[in-house]
Amino acid sequence: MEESEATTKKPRSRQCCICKDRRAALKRPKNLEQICRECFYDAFEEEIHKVIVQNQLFKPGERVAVGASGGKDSTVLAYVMSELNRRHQYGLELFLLSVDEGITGYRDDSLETVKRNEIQYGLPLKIVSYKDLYGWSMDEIVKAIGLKNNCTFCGVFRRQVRELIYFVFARPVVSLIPALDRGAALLKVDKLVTGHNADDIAETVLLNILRGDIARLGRCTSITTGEDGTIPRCKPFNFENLDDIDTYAYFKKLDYFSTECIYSPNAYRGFAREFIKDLERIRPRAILDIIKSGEDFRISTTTKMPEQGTCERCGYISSQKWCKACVLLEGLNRGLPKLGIGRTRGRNGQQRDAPQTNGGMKNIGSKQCGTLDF
Ligand SMILES: Nc1ncnc2c1ncn2[C@@H]1O[C@H](COP(=O)(O)OP(=O)(O)OP(=O)(O)O)[C@@H](O)[C@H]1O
Repeated sequence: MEESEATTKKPRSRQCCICKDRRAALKRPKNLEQICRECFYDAFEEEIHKVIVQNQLFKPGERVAVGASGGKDSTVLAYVMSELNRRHQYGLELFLLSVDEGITGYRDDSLETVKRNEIQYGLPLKIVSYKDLYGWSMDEIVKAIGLKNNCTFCGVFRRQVRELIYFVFARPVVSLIPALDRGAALLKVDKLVTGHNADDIAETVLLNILRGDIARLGRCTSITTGEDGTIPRCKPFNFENLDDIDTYAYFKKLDYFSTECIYSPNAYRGFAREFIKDLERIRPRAILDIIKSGEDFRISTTTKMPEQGTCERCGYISSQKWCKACVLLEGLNRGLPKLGIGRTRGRNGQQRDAPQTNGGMKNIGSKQCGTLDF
């Protein structure tokens, strides 16, 4: 072979395997395809469009809030959702919704990013704060309870905030209880989308197995959850790897905030994350395979699941007399911040009898840093 031929052949092996024309700019972790930027944008956006269409996530005319933390995933989500909405004429009215947990040096900075995103993407932004809703910011809660268990408060309160999305675009939220009392009649937002990605979901499958939490294992892989009377939440990035989202944000030069929460060392989830990343290095499909395993688990019909009712105090769904948020709030307001902290689920997700507290409240199972529970 002539030398000049050999040198011209070498770069050809790094050609994009899709367009066979441009130079490959990355290797996708999930299939090891070497592709160029343009084909990557197309492939990534098309995969999300497919998830939206195949799972019928939205209907024309719906009002959809993007849970915007200012982090990479939700920033990419807001950007891609507005692009796809325009390109494929979904007919959605999109909003950004941010929850200000009141964490100085973390959320205040990330909210500044979301405020810029509001202008960059032309999406109206609504910020709701724990302080306004519950009377407590996370800074104050950490002062009262310390660093241990603070994620339980944050996860539970954030989940409850989800229900308020019904109302936040209608009027300022003054308190939790009247807001919930007004019920679905005032529904203003039809769906909430979050930036949970395939890595998050694989981690959660693994954590639910490790904790023996069958109830959550059964629902953590669903692309849409919460149709049981609560606002439906959708996860269009269910099958998108974190690395692809990172690359997309980087190539598109999106404006996001990338600091970890200062109160959330999140050690247990962190180990699961590392473990999954190690597996992915050996077997690129590992993350998608774990999700598939989670989807395919069948729960025996003889397994007793928690019965779903409503909280006597605020009306939020609860398998106990009072929902977790009301128990935690009561503890905070009575100067007993540890009330409601602790795990009381038995094996197979069955409820064990928990110690009675004043007002007939019972402990219910807690969950650290429930990113899937937003
Ligand atoms: N404070 C918040 N306000 C609004 N949405 C939030 C907030 N925190 C989390 N979410 C939503 O839940 C998803 C997963 O939460 P997670 O804790 O993994 O977010 P993050 O790592 O802070 O940011 P991101 O996922 O955007 O990179 C986010 O992608 C976002 O859609």
